[in-house]
Amino acid sequence: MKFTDYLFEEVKPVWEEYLIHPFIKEIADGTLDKEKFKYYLIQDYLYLKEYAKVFCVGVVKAQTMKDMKFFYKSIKGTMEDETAVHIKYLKDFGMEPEEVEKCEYDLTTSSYTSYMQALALTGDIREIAIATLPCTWSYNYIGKYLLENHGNELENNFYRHWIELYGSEGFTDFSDAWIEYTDRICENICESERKKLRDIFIKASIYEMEFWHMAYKERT
Ligand SMILES: Cc1ncc(CO)c(N)n1
Repeated sequence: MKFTDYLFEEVKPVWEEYLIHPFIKEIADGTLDKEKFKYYLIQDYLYLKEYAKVFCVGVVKAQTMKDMKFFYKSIKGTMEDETAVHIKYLKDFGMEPEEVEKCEYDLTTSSYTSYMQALALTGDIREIAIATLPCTWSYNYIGKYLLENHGNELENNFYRHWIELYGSEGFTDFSDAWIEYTDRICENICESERKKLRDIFIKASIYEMEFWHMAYKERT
């Protein structure tokens, strides 16, 4: 069994909960409160800024050009391709990226990104790959699910660009490359290393759930 198949089995109950989370369900049918989406986008923009730095540490810690390129591509994908959709939506909400950067980090955003950055600084490229894998993979898991189940009713859905980004071929290729890369660098690891990486994968998956809760919660 591939290491990533084992990881998927371990987190499946959590990932299935993402699909029925009210934030995701309301994105799917287009009924999500736009203020909630705006807050989520602001926090996610801040998240992606810190997330890109995690990959930067990957470049520093990688031993080969091949591995360095892998992390480099993820920096570019995050900073240019993925944030482009955020920037477009936020502009529609009347916010420029510079203004978004000045917003306060929600406690969940800080906790999740600090966790990944600390792991990146103290760990090796395997820990970096595993800590960031649920991000890419679970968003693609959600995006593909939404396209498969709601793809033909998106015409008037305000959230279609978001759904189309994460379910797209490009994002799927990016996610698949991550999965393949993780399996390559985790070949022949010992049992205690497997356990350590499994725990990181589960914790990051739970942080993803916390991020959905943060996005949906009522604010006064
Ligand atoms: C919180 C979060 N996790 C994962 C992704 C996908 O990169 C994202 N944009 N935001």
